[in-house]
Amino acid sequence: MEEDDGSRGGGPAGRSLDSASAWQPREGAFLAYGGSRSSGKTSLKSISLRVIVGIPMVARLTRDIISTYQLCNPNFNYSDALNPKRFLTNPSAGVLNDGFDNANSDLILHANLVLVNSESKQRYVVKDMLGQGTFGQVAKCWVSETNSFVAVKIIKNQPAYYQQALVEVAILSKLNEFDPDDKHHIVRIFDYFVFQRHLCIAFEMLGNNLFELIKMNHFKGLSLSIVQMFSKQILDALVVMKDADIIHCDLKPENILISTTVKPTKIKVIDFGSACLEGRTVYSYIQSRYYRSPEVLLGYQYTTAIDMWSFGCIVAELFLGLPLFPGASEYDLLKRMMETLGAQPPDYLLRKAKNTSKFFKQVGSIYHMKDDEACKGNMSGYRALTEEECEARESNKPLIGKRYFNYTKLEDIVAKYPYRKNLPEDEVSKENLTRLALVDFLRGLVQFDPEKRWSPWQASHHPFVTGEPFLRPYEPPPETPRIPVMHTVTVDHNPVGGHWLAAGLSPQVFDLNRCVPPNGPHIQMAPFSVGSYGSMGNHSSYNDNVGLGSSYGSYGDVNSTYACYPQIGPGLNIHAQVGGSLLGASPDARRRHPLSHGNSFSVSPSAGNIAPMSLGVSPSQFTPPSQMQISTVSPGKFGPTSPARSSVHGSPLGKAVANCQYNRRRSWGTPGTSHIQPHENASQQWQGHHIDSATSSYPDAYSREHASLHTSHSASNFTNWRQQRSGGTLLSSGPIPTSYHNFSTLYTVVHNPEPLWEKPESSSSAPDPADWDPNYSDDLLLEEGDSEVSSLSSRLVNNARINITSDAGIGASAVNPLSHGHILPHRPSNFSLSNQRTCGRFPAYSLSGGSPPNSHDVHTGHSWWAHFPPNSPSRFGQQPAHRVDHMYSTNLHGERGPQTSRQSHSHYSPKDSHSSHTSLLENDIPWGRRAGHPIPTTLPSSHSRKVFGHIS
Ligand SMILES: Nc1ncnc2c1ncn2[C@@H]1O[C@H](COP(=O)(O)OP(=O)(O)OP(=O)(O)O)[C@@H](O)[C@H]1O
Repeated sequence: MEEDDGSRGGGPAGRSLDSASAWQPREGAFLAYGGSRSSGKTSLKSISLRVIVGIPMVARLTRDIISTYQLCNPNFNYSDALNPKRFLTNPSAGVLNDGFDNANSDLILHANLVLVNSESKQRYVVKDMLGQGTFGQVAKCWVSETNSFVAVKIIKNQPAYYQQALVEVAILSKLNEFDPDDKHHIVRIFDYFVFQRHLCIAFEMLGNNLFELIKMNHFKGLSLSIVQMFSKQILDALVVMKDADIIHCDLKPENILISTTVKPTKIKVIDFGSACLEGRTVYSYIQSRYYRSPEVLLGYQYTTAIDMWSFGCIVAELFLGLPLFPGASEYDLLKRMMETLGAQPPDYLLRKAKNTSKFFKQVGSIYHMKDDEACKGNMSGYRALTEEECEARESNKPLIGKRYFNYTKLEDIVAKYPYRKNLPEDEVSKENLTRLALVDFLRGLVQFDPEKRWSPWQASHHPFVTGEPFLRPYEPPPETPRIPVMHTVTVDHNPVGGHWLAAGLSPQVFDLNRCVPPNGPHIQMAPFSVGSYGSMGNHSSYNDNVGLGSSYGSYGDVNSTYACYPQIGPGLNIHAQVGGSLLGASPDARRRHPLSHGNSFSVSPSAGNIAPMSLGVSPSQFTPPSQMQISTVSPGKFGPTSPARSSVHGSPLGKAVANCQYNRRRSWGTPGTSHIQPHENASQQWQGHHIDSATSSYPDAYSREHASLHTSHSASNFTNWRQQRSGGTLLSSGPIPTSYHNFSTLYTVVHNPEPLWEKPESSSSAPDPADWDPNYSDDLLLEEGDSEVSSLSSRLVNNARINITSDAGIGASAVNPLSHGHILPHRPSNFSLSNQRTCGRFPAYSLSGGSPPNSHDVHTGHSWWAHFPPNSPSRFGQQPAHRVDHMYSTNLHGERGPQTSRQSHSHYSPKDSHSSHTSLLENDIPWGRRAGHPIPTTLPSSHSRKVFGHIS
């Protein structure tokens, strides 16, 4: 290196600025970065700086460690098989199915286990556990062909679950058909197959659910714009479901997942494991309790309207951060509904419902009553039982949950919900108007009378959803008849089959294991064949000519053209029918006829073919008792997500098993007291069981499951409730106050809100003030409009970055060759009509075997499930389960995704929430609300969800 003699102006003294700037490194020595030696001069413009990120030492030392070892010792031979297994399933002792299954009939999963679709040869490499539910486990799996993850649900090796899971496959396939472009917020199904005698269903990979989102927001409501956005998307899914005549039956925040791979943020409805066809309802015990509709609670025939009720509850919960009707028992649930809505179920419904006498007393003439009046309780022939009457009737004190809102009426609850801190004046009046719209919206959804409850399409035109100014109470446009469906869900000639037969579903679901490929930049599903359902022989329904006993199908008629496809699934035939004459019939139109009171199914399109709604609890509510040994062997298993799931009707076995239920919702998050699922009927059975103290996912004041083993009737809580409730011990004593559903009253309420959120209950379980006090503020939190992206947001974004990027298909070699067809609902939506289909023919399905198929016999047509009647004992019980959040995890290349931070924050502390980050969804809408409410910067740990108690 030559020394600088100062002659070029580089000397320390006497240099002019000009000469300094003219300095150039000499050839052969230094060269400005990006400079060109040939030119001799480097223009600043030509310099493009590059940041070189060093590879961490640990990565450098370990990345090629095998080759490094081999360099050191050429005889070194690495074998995967020698690695210790990282088990994901708990318990991991193989005691069933030749050691492949644990005592709960769950396939024992470990990291890097490869699930193989034996037909398509598609491989799914298990990487992590996403969650566990009633039906089995959901694993995060890697698909190397597409360089992407999928979620694979591995169903328990039990016939009842297998059957019901096939229903889920069938229903979801149908819905995906209805939504070929993946625009309607319903999870995509990619594949299904049997592996080691377990039915496996591959879904698109999604992220956190809405409950988790609310929890991350410390159970504070989300901003109205987010509530609006999510409402719109859920409604979109509900419109499709209604058009497909599908009732989800378990709509709740946990079953709505955020898709992290797309922008703007999208949510998707999952878990069609309890779904059924309208008019083919089978189970009377459905829906998670907080979201359970009055007609289901009362044992009345139900329709897609029950999902609208649940939807209303979800919308309210998104706004409030807490469930609208957190009933600790069905009695409590009904009581809350009636108080909040200021009404009661209409008399026509009470007259016919199976369970009316459990909750109501006849006090006058129940006929010739104008139902409008009766609904308001003014002239009803029924009066709700008092708590004492209920206790006398049931020989059990009904469980009564705590109050979380200091107001009773819906209008008050919404109007007086605390405002976001520092909300400018003009924003307050804007928000007031939106709240008015919200109340009006909710009123149309949580409407006692299912006939008057708005349909998804009607609701989707409400100003709250459309964003139009809300000027007056919304009058929904009448539903228009739809152009008929052209295919249906139907069933092969197997009258002794499981409940799907009664549900109008075919075990012969179509060829999903054709591995329909994702076809978008993110995973999207190619349209499925229209031929997913159909019938063989005279089994079509919506056909007045078909008798009750012989009809399992729908939308068909005697003139239907039958088209059958080759059998290709796991023992599943596919039958499709193209209904010639059915094109002239609109099931929807028929469905929309006013239901005759008390006999609503009489107007069903398949009048006469409706299976009675009598089978009790769906498999999703119960766990087969056999081999399950739930109570003690499975500390790692947890109770169901929803309170409803532990509420076991109709089966002593179910009740017994219910003792082992834990609330998954309470199983992760902030420390608290463990709560076992309450049970409406079996609450006493909780007594005497031990439960560990563990974590709770709700603030104490919002005990989603109030009835823990040892705290369900804690003196403080009980007294507290007694102090708070209005009207003494009557569920509804005396005439029910007139509904608030009056625009001017509502307007007054909304525009004269009390200053702040009322003081929380003074119980030992009072929440952290940060949870409730709108003025509680960490200034760094939840400032809407802040430019910083929240931890959640950045995770969403990060996740999007590291996640599925390929648009190649999964198992593209096995693309479903069948053509598509969709119904054309008469809607201003994006439906398209196509009636093309190609079809093959199935061989008839044989009845043989008595156990679930294995991967070898699955295509040979052993319909072993036919031996399990709908009420198979295997349904009486419920598998305790838990869910694990694995939204953020490492990717396959060892890059640490957001999971790193999640893990590192596994011990969730409220302090974590004192972050300076703003919470934004990907589309830059702040998802949090009310600045005073701290948001955890981390996702709650999956660990804290897991360990929360056991029964000794
Ligand atoms: N597509 C998906 N992407 C990511 N996670 C998923 C997906 N599907 C399911 N999960 C996770 O697995 C859990 C269980 O899934 P799912 O609700 O379908 O099972 P289930 O057995 O029907 O549950 P439940 O007991 O509520 O009926 C979900 O809560 C969710 O955490």
